[in-house]
Amino acid sequence: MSPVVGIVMGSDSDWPVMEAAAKALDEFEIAYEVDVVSAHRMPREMIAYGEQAADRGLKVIIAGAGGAAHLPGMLASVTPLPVIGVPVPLKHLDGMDSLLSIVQMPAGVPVATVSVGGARNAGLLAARILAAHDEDLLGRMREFQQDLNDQATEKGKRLRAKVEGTAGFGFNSGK
Ligand SMILES: Nc1c(C(=O)O)ncn1[C@@H]1O[C@H](COP(=O)(O)O)[C@@H](O)[C@H]1O
Repeated sequence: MSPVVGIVMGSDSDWPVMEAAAKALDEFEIAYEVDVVSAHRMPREMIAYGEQAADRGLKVIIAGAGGAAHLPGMLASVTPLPVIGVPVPLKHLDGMDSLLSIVQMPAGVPVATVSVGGARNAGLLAARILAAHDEDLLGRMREFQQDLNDQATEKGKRLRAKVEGTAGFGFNSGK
């Protein structure tokens, strides 16, 4: 299967965070590619990646970077594809620098920014974007959401069982 999602990051040091996006796509059997593409360190290659992504068959780009994270926004400036930005937390500033670099895009150049370190949600958001035009994937996303619902309900049951005597006020109580 040729990749439909491009997962790129400013450095291989981002992989421990970005791997969660790949795992989420694996769960939905969505084909992806991974690469290091840095706006700062390899600007020409970064522009080429963004310019060619749609013609190569990619549908969504997930871009993660730490610190002064210009990669997601720069990619969004040269591709018509949706770009999801993942702020990668580094040693200093806890990812706030990266978050603010990615989230405050000027009007006209959107980047869908997830939480600091939120690569799993980036993968799931990519899956939802693809599911909008794929009935089978849409069905699997609904099942995934039902699983989440069931797990949360279970957690409530377990908590109520543990905290005896306070089980009466939760909206799940009585189930
Ligand atoms: N923010 C960017 C960009 C960019 O935005 O183009 N390129 C690399 N980086 C970030 O630099 C951090 C340190 O990289 P190294 O670990 O290679 O020194 C990484 O988090 C990377 O995403």
